[in-house]
Amino acid sequence: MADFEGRCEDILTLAGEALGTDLSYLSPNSASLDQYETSLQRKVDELRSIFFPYWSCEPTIFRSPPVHYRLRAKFGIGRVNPQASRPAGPLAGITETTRTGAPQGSPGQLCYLMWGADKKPVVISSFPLASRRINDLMPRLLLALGEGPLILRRSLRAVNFLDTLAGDTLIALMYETAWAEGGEAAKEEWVAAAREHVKEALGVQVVGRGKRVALPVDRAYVLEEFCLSPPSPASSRGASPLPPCAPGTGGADTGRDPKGGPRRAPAGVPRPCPSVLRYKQWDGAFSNPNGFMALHTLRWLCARADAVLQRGDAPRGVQATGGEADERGGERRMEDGDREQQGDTEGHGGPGGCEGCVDVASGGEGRVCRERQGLRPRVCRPPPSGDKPPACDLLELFCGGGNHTVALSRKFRRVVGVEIDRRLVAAAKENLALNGVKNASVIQIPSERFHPERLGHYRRQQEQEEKHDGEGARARTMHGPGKRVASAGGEAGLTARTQGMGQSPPDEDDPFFRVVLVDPPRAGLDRHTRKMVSNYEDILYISCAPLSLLRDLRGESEEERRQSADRKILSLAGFGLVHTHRVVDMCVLDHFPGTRHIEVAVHLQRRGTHEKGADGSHTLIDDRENSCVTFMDALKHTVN
Ligand SMILES: C[S@@+](CC[C@H](N)C(=O)[O-])C[C@H]1O[C@@H](n2cnc3c(N)ncnc32)[C@H](O)[C@@H]1O
Repeated sequence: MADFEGRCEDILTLAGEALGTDLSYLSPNSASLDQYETSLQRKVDELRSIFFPYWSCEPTIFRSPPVHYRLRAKFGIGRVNPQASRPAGPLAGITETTRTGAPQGSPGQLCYLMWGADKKPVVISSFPLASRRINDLMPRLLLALGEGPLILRRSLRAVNFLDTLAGDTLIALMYETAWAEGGEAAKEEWVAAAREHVKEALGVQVVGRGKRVALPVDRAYVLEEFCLSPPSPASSRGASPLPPCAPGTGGADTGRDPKGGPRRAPAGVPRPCPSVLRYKQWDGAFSNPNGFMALHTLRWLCARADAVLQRGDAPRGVQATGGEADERGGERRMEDGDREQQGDTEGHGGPGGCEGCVDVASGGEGRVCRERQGLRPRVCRPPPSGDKPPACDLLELFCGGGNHTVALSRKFRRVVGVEIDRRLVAAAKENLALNGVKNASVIQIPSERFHPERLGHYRRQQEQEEKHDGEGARARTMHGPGKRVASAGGEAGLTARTQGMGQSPPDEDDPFFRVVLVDPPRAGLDRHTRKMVSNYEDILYISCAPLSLLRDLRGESEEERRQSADRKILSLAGFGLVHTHRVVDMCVLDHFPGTRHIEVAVHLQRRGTHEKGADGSHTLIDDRENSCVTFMDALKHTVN
C-alpha cells in the first residue's frame, strides 16, 4: 500500500513538474487507493491470463490517479422543483425531462443528470472521476446559469466539460432549440450573455451547441500541453542547467491568461521547455479523457521508437514507390498468398542483411533488392548513424488528431498518418503546424483502403481537394476543423480546416516504412489492415479493447468467424499477427480507473529479426531464446 502511495505520488510529481503545475491536490486518500489497487490488480490479472501465450513477462503498468483523472465529462441537465413532493428514488424532485427542458418561467432549479444502468436519470452534484477543476466548476456553472438571463438556460439539455492538464477549460452548453434555431439577433444575444455570465465569470471557454449550429463565444478548442521528457532528479532539485519544464510561452505567473487560456510559466522560468508539445483539442472531437495516461502513452511510444531505431537491424520494411508506379499499383488487396509472397522472413538474409541488399554495416548507398518471389521492389537503407536523421519512416494508422504523430515526428525521418474522420485530419494538421512539424503528413482515408505504394497518388488527390476547399472555405465560416458553424463570435470566422494546410506533405521520395503504429477503435483491426500491418518490421499496437487485440494477435476463432458480419476476405480470418511477429514489450495503461475498461499497448517485432551487434555483425534473433515463457511458467499457468 505504502509502495503504491509512493508510486502515485511519483505520478503526480512527475506530471506536475513536467507541466510546471502543482498537481498534489490530486493525491487520493487511502480508502480510494485500496479500492483502486484491488480493481487494477483484477484487470491486470485478467490481462496476464489472456495474453499469457504471447507475453508471459510482467507488463509495465502505468497507474492513473484513482480519482479526478477524467478531463472530459458530459452531463444531462434537468430541473428540480424544490416545492415538489419528493418520492424516494433517483427521479425525486425532477420536474422536467431533459428533452424539453424547463419552459420559460419554470421555477425548477437546474441540476446535473447522469443515466444509470437502468437508463433512469440520477441527479448528481459532483463527479469524482472528473478533474478537480470540472468538479469545482460544476456548482458554479449552475449558479451562473440560474442567475444569468433566461436565454442561457432555456431548452438547455446537456453540458460538456473539456479540461486539460495545462489548465485550459471549455464548457459546451447544448440546447434543444431556442436561440440556436433563431436568427442572428438571438445568436448575438446568447453570445453576449454567455460571455459575461459564463466565460468571464468562470474563466473558461464557452461554446453553444444546437442541432445544426455550434457557436463559440471566443474559441472552440482548448490547448493541452504534454512534456515528453520526464524531469530528471537534478532538475527537481533545481540543479539542472535546464529550468523545469514550463507550459505556455512564459511570462508572469498570473495562473491564467486574460482570455482564459492555459496557465503561463511561473515567473523566473522564462523559457518554455523544448520537449513540451502543444495540442489543440476541439470541442466535440475525440481526445483522450485521461491526460495522465495520454502522456504515459506518448513516452512509452517514444521509448519503443528509440529501441527500434537503436536496434539498427538489417532494415526491411515496406517501400512506397512514388510517381507513375503508384498509379499502376491500383487498389491491391492482400490475399492469403501474400504472406508466402512476402517471403517467410525467417532466415531471409543473414548476417549482413537480406539477399541482394547492400551490406548496411558498410554504410553504402541504399540499393534496390527484389523480394524472392517477385514482389514490388524495396529499398534497404543504412541504419541511422551520427547526426543524420534516421532513414526510417513511420506509418501511423488511426492517427486521430495527431496526438502521437506530433511526438513521433521527432523520432522518425517522416511520419505518414492515416485517419478516416475529416475533422480529425484537419485537427491533426493544425497540431502539426502548431508544433512546427514539417516531416509529417496526414491522409484522410479508411485504413483498410490505404496502400503505401499509392502515397504519391493520395498526395496529389489531397492537393486538388485542398485547392478546391480553399476556394470554398474563403466564402464560409467554420467552427472547428471541417465543421460549419454560425458566424457570430470570436474565432468562429476562422477557416480552421485550412489552417493546417499551409504545409505540404513531405516529399514522398522513397518512404521506407519499417514501423507501423496502430491505435484502432474498440473493434480492433479489420482483416485487411491486420494483414497489411504484418508487412512491417515493427508494429506498435495500442488497444482500448484487449479482447480485440487478442483476436488480432491470434486470428479469429471459428466462433468469431461465424459471428462476423464481415464476409470480406474470409480467407484472412485465421491470420493473426503472432504468425509473423512476436511480442517484445507490453504495457498496461489504466485509462479508466473505477471501470472495467483498460488499455494495453504491445510492441511486436517481426520473427527472425536481425540484431546488429557492437562489432557491426548481425544476429538472427531466435524466438525461443527471447521467449519469456519457460516450462515452469507454463506449468504454473496450467495449474492455476
Ligand atoms: C482510439 S482513436 C485513436 C486516435 C489517436 N491515435 C489519438 O490518440 O488521439 C481511433 C481513431 O481511429 C479513427 N478511425 C476509425 N475507423 C477508421 C478507419 N477505418 N480508418 C482510419 N481511421 C479510423 C477514428 O476516427 C479515431 O480517430
